[in-house]
Amino acid sequence: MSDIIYTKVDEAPELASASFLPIIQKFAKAAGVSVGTKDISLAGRILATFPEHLSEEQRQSDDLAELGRLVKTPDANVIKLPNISASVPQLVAAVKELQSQGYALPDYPETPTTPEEIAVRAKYDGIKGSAVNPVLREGNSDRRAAKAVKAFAQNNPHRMGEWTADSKTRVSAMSGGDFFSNEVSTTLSADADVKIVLETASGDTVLKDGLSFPKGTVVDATFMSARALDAFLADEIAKTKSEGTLFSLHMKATMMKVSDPIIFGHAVKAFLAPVFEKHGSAMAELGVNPNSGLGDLLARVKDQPAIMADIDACMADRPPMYMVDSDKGITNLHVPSDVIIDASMPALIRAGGKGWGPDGAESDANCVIPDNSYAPVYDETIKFFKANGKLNPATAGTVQNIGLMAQKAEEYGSHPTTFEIPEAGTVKMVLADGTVLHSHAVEAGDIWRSASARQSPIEDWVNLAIDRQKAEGCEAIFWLDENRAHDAELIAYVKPILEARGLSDTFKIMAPREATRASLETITAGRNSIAITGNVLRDYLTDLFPILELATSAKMLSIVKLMNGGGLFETGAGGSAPKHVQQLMEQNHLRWDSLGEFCALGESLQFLADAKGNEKARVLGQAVDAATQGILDNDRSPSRKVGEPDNRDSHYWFARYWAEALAAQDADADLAAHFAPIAEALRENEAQIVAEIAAAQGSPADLGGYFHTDPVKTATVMRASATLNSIIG
Ligand SMILES: NC(=O)C1=CN([C@@H]2O[C@H](COP(=O)(O)OP(=O)(O)OC[C@H]3O[C@@H](n4cnc5c(N)ncnc54)[C@H](OP(=O)(O)O)[C@@H]3O)[C@@H](O)[C@H]2O)C=CC1
Ligand SMILES: O=C(O)CCC(=O)C(=O)O
Ligand SMILES: [Mg+2]
Repeated sequence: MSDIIYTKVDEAPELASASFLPIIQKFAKAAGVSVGTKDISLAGRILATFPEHLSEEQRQSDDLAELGRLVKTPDANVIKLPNISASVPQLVAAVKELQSQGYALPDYPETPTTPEEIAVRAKYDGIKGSAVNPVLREGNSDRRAAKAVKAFAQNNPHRMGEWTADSKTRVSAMSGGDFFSNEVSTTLSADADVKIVLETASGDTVLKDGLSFPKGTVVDATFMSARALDAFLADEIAKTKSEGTLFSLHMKATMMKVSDPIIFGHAVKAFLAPVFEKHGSAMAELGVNPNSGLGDLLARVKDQPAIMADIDACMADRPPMYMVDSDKGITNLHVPSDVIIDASMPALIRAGGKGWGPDGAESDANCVIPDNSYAPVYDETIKFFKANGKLNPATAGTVQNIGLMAQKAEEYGSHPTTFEIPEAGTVKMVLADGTVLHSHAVEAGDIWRSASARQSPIEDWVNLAIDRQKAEGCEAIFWLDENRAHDAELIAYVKPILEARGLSDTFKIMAPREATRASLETITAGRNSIAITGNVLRDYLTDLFPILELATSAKMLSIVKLMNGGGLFETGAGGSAPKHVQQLMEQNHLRWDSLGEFCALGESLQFLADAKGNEKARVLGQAVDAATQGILDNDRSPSRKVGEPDNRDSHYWFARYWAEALAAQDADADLAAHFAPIAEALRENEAQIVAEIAAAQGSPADLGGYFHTDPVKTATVMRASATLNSIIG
């Protein structure tokens, strides 16, 4: 096993790796540190799932399973880049691409009927959505801006859109019938085996059997009423039109891979309600599944003039939609994974509450977030900026996050226990001795789910928060609502631990809306705060605050202290930036910023030094921190525009600053001697290297694929400087 595992992923971060990883491996090797790779890309995971359909040479090992085992050991030292959490349209596209490359994979069965199709579908469903992060995140989350990164943002404030008091932008959420209002929760007083049963007039169905939870687990159950959701959506579509704003829907269809595509599908149906009323059965025959989005729907009905005419008429009567790409006519409702709430809401807020309309112009928007559990965070943020004007990144303090995440905590672990209810009845969670833990009366179409959080991750999370507060000495708030069932159970854990440690006055406990306001007031005054949150708010806040404070969440330090002693170092808090790939393919310019990778590499080497007493790793790691500082001080991050320095240039500069720092240090004379000529060569050849990279830009780039790129073609594009390559080797 290598000392450090660097993950192979998808899209922009994987392109960046084609340039950056050879540099890391070359430098690490000189210090005797090995850096291996494991493939967790969407294409790699598909290939690993269907060995029986592939030739011997085409088969691929199940690297995700292997990493899943590794992260439960103290030896884990993994640098994890963002990977695709695939929606159905993405999964189908990846399968098609692999088939076209000669991999005889089965098609994704949209409506499986035979036992074979059902089995294939179950395998694909295991790959779908957020299938990687929950497996690797065997620890809680510590995300923050490194001090140097925050200082850089304050000294080089990014542009922020203006917020005015008369902005019509607002958040709309359900006032009842949603997951928030139907939630019940309890903490188990003993180990328990649990099953989930749907009792109906026509008999009982076991929805899930064989669940087992240790004593102390907080077990929630809740549901969203389909009827209430539909009424809410119809109402908000009408209100959006009368308010003259853009209709926008913000979901997390990737991590909430069962519930949120269904809610998204309700929105597609609500938006095209007259069309579904008139042509519903014809469209079903054409294979239309609203959960896959408007893009898939349009592709299936494009040759049906009567349906197309009614769609056009309906759209003309609807409010304009918030667009993903107005030039190409891609709407908010085209693909369930195009608009992902953690990134989409902050981008809109950073822009002063504006989204892009179908006319390509910016407009105010109605931000529809059906469930009211976390919508108040965005609602309060928007109200705060309307009242106080935009945040000033030059003077704003920072909000760090400690997030409860380990062992599939809370909603993000709920896919296996989420069900679209087929028939009206009662859903019960029943213990082995017959005790009914939770019970809900439901109607057909309701979305019922159970989520859970285990005792040891909860206690680990509270302790992590205590350590972090001690290190920072700043305000620290548990974002928990005593009036919400689940949160009340967590508070029952938090309070006694704080009391026992004599820290009750150091920490506050506030509901999300109040915590949002308090945190915004704190950072506006230039002070810092630690948000100690559950798993969903961990995700939302670690995009929201960085995007406001630093312009992007790509630069975040993102550490997962694994509960069994290993380290998982995530790179930034954002995703795989599909738009960046598009730009590279069209213009051969990659605007991806690898600062997240730089920060994670420094932490990973530091961890190797501490955990294994590897002093050469410490020297390498300290030099990484110096190189990262060099990138910031000298403004070497990629530009957004073709013709200007891009990701590849930033890697050249990183290598140069890294080599210079290694040559200059005196803790390890061998390393200094080794890197002195490398630093010299990188310095001497600067003009040549920069010119070679610049010469590559401007025309389309061929990667030989999208989900499964050709490594040789990708290396040709991403390692554009022959001079740099000869120095790196
Ligand atoms: N940890 C993980 O594994 C995560 C994976 N994902 C996955 O990523 C994909 C895209 O998700 P999406 O919600 O669009 O989020 P992204 O974070 O990929 O994209 C949002 C925007 O953020 C900016 N951005 C993000 N990272 C960088 C970077 N390193 N350098 C420069 N800019 C950056 C880009 O803005 P601009 O285009 O303006 O330059 C980008 O378009 C999905 O498949 C999703 O499932 C999402 C989040 C986390
Ligand atoms: O796993 C995913 O799909 C996304 C993860 C994410 O957005 C995050 O952890 O911030
Ligand atoms: Mg996120």
